[in-house]
Amino acid sequence: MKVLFKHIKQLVGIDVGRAFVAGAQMNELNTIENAFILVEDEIIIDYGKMEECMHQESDEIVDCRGSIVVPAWCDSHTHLVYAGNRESEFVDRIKGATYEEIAAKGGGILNSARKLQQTSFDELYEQSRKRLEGIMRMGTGAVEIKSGYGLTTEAELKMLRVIKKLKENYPIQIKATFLGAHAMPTEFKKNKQGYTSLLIDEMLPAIADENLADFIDVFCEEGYFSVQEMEQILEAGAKYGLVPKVHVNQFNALGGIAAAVKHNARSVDHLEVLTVQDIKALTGSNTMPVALPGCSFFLGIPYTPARTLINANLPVALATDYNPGSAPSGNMNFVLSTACIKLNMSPTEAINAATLNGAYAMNLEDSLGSIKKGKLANLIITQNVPSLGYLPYSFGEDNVKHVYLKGQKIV
Ligand SMILES: N=CN[C@@H](CCC(=O)O)C(=O)O
Ligand SMILES: [Zn+2]
Repeated sequence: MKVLFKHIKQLVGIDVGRAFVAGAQMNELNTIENAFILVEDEIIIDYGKMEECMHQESDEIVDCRGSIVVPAWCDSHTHLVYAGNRESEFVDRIKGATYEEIAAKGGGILNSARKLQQTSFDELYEQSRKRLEGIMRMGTGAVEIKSGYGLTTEAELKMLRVIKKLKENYPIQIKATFLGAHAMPTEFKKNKQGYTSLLIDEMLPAIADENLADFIDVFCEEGYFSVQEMEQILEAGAKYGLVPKVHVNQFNALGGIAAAVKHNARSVDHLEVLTVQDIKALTGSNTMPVALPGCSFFLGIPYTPARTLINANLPVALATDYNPGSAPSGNMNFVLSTACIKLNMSPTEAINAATLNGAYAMNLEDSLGSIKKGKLANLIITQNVPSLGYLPYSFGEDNVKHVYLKGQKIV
C-alpha cells in the first residue's frame, strides 16, 4: 500500500545524518517548502519538492495543503502503566504539603504501588491502553514506558507484561524499562540491601527470562537509592544486556550523572539540579540529558537548565514523564510549549529535542525522529497553522490534524 502526501506547506525535520543534535546544531532544522512524502506500508520511501514529484502510482493521496508535517514526537520517559490516580495528593499539595512530605508519610510512589499490586493484569492493561491511545492521538509515535509501581517480583512482572501486550497491539513504537529501584518498599525500610538483592537476584533474572525490558532505571536520590546502590543495580542489569536510563538530580546532585555516564547510560533524566561537575561528566559522552518540564510545572520545582546544557555544546531531549504523581499528562505538545516558555528553548530546539534527540534517548534514532528514506512513517500533519513556531506558541491549542504511525492513520 502506497500513500502519497502532497502539497505539504512545509516538511520539517529532514534527516541531517547525525544520531542526535547538540549545542548550536539544535537550533537548525532542515525543511522543504511545498513538499511531498511517499510512504509504502510502514516506511518513508521518498520525499522532496512538490514540483519534482514523479509518483503516479500511489493507492491513496492525502492533500496536505496548509499543513506542516513533522516527525511524530518521541517521548523517551514515561510511567504510563499505572493504576488509578493520585488526585488526593494533588489536593494535599495545593493545601501546602510538599511532594517529599507526602512520600515520607507512605504516599507517593508507595501509594501507586499499593494500588497497582491490587489491580488485575486486565484492569491495568485497560487503564494503560487508554493513556496510550490518548498520546498517539496527540502525535506521539514512540514512547518509553517504565515499570516501578510494582516493587514486588510479581507486580513488576505484571507491569512489564502489560507493556509487552501494548507493544504487540499498537503501531506506536514502545521501549520497556525495568525500574524496580523506584522506591524502597516499607517492609525493606530497615533492610535496603535486602531489597537490592531481591531486585538483582530474583526480579532481574525473571525479567530477562521473558525478555521484558530494554533498559534499566534507578531513582538515584536522597531517601531513595544512593549512587553506590545505583551502580550495583546498573552493573547487575548490564549482565542481562539492559542499558541504563536513570532518574538523577531531581532534588539533589549526588554525583549520579558521572556514575551513569561511567556505566554508558543512554540517558540521564530530570536534571532540575545541575552542577558544573555534572556538565563536565556529560561533555564528550554518548549520554543524552533529558528534561521533563511537565514535572517541574506540576510540582512547582525548578526547571532543568536546558540553556546551560545547550550552551555547553550538549544535546537535550524532551519527554513528558507521564505518571500519576509528578506529571499526570502525556501531552508532548504541552511539553514543547513549556520548554520554550520556561526552559528558554527556541521552537526549533524544542522540536529537535522532542524528535531526533528523543529517539536517540530510546536507541531508536536509526528508525525514527527525522524524515529519511527507510525510516518509519511516523508523521504529524498539523492544522492550517501560520508557522512552525506557532506550535509551541499557541500552548493548549490542538494543532494536530492527522497522525500516521508506521503508515497507519491514527486520527
Ligand atoms: N521521580 C521519580 N519518579 C517519577 C515520579 C513518580 C511518582 O511520583 O509516582 C518522576 O520521574 O517524576
Ligand atoms: Zn520519571
